[in-house]
Amino acid sequence: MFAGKHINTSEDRAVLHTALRNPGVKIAEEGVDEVGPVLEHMKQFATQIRSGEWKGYSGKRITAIVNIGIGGSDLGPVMVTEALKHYSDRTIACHFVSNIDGTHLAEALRVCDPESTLFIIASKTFTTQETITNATSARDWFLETAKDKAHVAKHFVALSTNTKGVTEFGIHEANMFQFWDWVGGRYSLWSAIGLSIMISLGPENFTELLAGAKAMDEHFKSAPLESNLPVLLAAVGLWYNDFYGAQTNVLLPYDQYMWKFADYFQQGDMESNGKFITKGGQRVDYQTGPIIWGTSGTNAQHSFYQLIHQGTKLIPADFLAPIETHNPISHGKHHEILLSNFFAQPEALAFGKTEEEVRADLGPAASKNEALVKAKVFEGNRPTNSIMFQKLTPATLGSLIALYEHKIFTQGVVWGINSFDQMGVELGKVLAKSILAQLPAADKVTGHDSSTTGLIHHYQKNRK
Ligand SMILES: O=P(O)(O)OC[C@H]1O[C@@](O)(CO)[C@@H](O)[C@@H]1O
Repeated sequence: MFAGKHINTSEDRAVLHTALRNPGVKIAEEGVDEVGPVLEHMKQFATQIRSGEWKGYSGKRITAIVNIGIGGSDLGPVMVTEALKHYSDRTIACHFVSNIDGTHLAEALRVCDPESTLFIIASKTFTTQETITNATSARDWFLETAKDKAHVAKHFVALSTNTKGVTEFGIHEANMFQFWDWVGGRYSLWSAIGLSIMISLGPENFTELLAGAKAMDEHFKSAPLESNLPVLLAAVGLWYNDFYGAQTNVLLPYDQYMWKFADYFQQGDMESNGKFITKGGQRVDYQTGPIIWGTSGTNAQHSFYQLIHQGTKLIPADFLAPIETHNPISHGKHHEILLSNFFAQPEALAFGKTEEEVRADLGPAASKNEALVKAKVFEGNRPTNSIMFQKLTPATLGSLIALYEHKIFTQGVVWGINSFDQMGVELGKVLAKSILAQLPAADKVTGHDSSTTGLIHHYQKNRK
């Protein structure tokens, strides 16, 4: 992977998100020598926006950015700007619009001023229906006030590999920040896709984020297997997924800033390893990618921990926590309570509570209610990983993200699958496009099963 071999075999592409955090690396792949210059262009632009040097068409400084993108063109910027909010000087409001549901764009535009808003159109292919539709509607909204199309140049920039698509949309090439086909969408926050991160947090913090990921890259390349963190995480995950039948893996960051971490790796892991065909074209006869889910602790404890502790499913859990908080309010009392739970939950999951211990707790009442005794037993033996880090800094977050990226890669190699294409997202898109064309009239609805046809007819009969 690091050397630029085309390990994404189905698309005949290299997989070089590692090169994005190693500008200057010499690899014979088109675009790798552009990583540094694009980073510089991003830094220059972000500095112009943050300093107020870049003005809108009426002379106002930019006070809000709207990143329009979906999947890997959205989830990384959202997760990182949330996780590193402590490092933002809050002078620029950041909005992220991804869903084609008009509500998403409408709610963002409701709080934006066209004279002081920058739209960042983030799309690797610049063909994604949601993003192009949202971008077009945003431009129409902007021109209702700005009137003159010449003003678009001051309020719209593009992040993409598709220069033709960008210029056809009406964004000048000078306002485009390029990346390349060897950057997977779900691995792209380190690239131009990270522009909103850089504007929100500043170039220095973005550089630190890259440095943290690079440190994990070096570790992954050089550490012996038995002390190689991504390999250990991958091996433990394989053990429970393939030998103990665990279907999911829950990510539980005990840090509220990381509340979008699991969301991010839903795409990162499940779009990479949710596959049933090997690189050689054989159907696997073993489990591959797990279902990834989770949210921040301690909230998770008041939501789904009942099932994790006493359900019938085996759910390996990753607990993550900082030793130091950015917000030691009430003399650090909150953080100590948070960490006491971070320590206690894995202990409870591992060792549970025996029937004898329950009887001892209940005393004489136990003999009167056998069902209650049984209901209070915790079988334990439920596996967890606990990952502690000093503080949630840009470098640490970069390392954590790279840790999981390389875990995903390692598991994909063991399963013999291609972790870097995403054929599975195509069929739904094609069917949706054909249905879209049939929505205007009931007699146009053809070629579907009875359920789909019935649903569409119900909509057509009842829409206003
Ligand atoms: O960045 P873009 O090309 O608009 O793709 C957006 C997302 O769509 C996909 O589902 C691929 O179609 C994800 O892999 C990707 O991150």
